[in-house]
Amino acid sequence: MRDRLFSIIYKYNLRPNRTLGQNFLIVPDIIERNVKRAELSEKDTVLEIGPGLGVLTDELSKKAGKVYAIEADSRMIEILQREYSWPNVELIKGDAVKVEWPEFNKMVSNLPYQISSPVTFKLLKHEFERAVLIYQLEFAERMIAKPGDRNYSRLSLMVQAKANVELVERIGRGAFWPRPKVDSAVVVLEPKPEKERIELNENLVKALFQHRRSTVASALKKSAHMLGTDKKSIKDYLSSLPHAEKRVFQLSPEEVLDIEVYLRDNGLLSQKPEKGLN
Ligand SMILES: C[S@@+](CC[C@H](N)C(=O)[O-])C[C@H]1O[C@@H](n2cnc3c(N)ncnc32)[C@H](O)[C@@H]1O
Repeated sequence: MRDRLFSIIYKYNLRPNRTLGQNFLIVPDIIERNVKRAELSEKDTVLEIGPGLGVLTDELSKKAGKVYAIEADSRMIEILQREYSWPNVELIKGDAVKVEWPEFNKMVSNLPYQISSPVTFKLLKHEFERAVLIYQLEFAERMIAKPGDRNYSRLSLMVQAKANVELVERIGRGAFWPRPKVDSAVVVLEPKPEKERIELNENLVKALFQHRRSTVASALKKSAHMLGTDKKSIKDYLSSLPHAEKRVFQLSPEEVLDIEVYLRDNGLLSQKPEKGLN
């Protein structure tokens, strides 16, 4: 696999485009483990974001019924079309953040890190069964951070409101060519059962996390304008606001929902909960 990758690189005299996050996996074991973690069978349709030179795509195509691979770099698409003749892989040229995704039930990718956040939020809008994704380590740690942790953020809250998320492997820089400046990690995401999923109002979460170290009461006063209300109206209701004295970074998704319901019941949050995340 490694030999094939480098022979393609030399053949096409390919210079990786750093702004597109082109760091190719060169360790077959990591690819093998991730394909295994996806628990693929003929019944599965896999979405891969950023197939690059096809090292992961090739393994996915052997195990899944169908693979869709979205790639932004037309050089990669051209090379993949010349070098491989996969019967069950459909290449889609475009920006994975912008193009409409086909139906899939699993996602396996070595993500371009600059689009980790929009891709993750877009994934959580879709119905899927399992995703095995490589992220920058620091991003992966934020995804799994628990309320009260140093790096618990809007991302942690929004992801954990919808999915179970586990960091299953750390990957050093030497596993990629060219060598990136950051470490990486494999994360497995599984949507929570439907009745446990929490749809949170995106505006409220943004408003709160603008002031993540403040108390809830204080954060809401400071961000009242983001909720379409004013400081004075919010102040009048603070005495019975749930979790008012907690710090924002200590809030679980359930607690944010308590706050949301209270604000809505008192006419301080007009917007309906958003279906998806951005
Ligand atoms: C980290 S590389 C992974 C390549 C390959 N899957 C591997 O593991 O070696 C990321 C790939 O995503 C592509 N890419 C970057 N931005 C993209 C975007 N917005 N939409 C789709 N693909 C993108 C890059 O061109 C690159 O091929």
